[in-house]
Amino acid sequence: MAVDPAARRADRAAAERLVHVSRETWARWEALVAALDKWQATTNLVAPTTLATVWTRHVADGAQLLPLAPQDCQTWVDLGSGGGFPGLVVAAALAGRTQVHLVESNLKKAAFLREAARAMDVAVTVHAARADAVLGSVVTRADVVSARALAPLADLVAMAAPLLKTGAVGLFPKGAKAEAELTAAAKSWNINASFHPSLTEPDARIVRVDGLAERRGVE
Ligand SMILES: C[S@@+](CC[C@H](N)C(=O)[O-])C[C@H]1O[C@@H](n2cnc3c(N)ncnc32)[C@H](O)[C@@H]1O
Repeated sequence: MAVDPAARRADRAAAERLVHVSRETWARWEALVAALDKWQATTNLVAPTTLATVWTRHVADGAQLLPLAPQDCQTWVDLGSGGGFPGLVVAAALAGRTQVHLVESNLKKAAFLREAARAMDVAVTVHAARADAVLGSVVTRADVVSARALAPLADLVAMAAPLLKTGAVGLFPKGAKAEAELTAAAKSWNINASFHPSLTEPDARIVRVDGLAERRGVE
């Protein structure tokens, strides 16, 4: 699907108004978008209709998680990273400071994540596996666990529980049904969660989880 260069330029300018990061980070994001454009011809990494607005829909959308993370974040784990959102976006901004793990079960997408990270000159660890095969065994602790468009919140917190129960902050971009998803998740878990407005989508929210424990008496 050919992208209109003028639409792409206008969207990039819109993203620059939303996100303020170093020139080096923008350069790494340029490399990410170039890799995405190359691979998207053969691998469905993002919805084709969102390619013209990749800068706001995907890059700025991922970058808006950064101010919600603890400042001294040493380890960030992104689940179901797909085309690198938000995992590679945050890895570019935190390069040299934070160890970023990307967990992606689709082998082709995991190969993309490795190639894109190389092109961006960003060191990340890509786990080509399901989250349940990695969390609590290969990766046992983190400061942040994120996931976008992977699963409803109840399933997400269950998946991320090994990290959330040991002190990780959860950052989960969600749509207009964020509150209903939290209500459903709270049937099985004691969750300390807060909602944060999305910069990129008016109805969307980011759910930040600051504590998770099993509810007593719940299977
Ligand atoms: C809808 S895509 C979202 C991709 C990306 N996070 C985004 O927002 O653009 C969900 C991704 O999660 C991956 N996935 C699904 N279940 C998974 C699991 N249990 N562990 C790791 N990855 C998973 C899929 O292969 C897919 O790439």
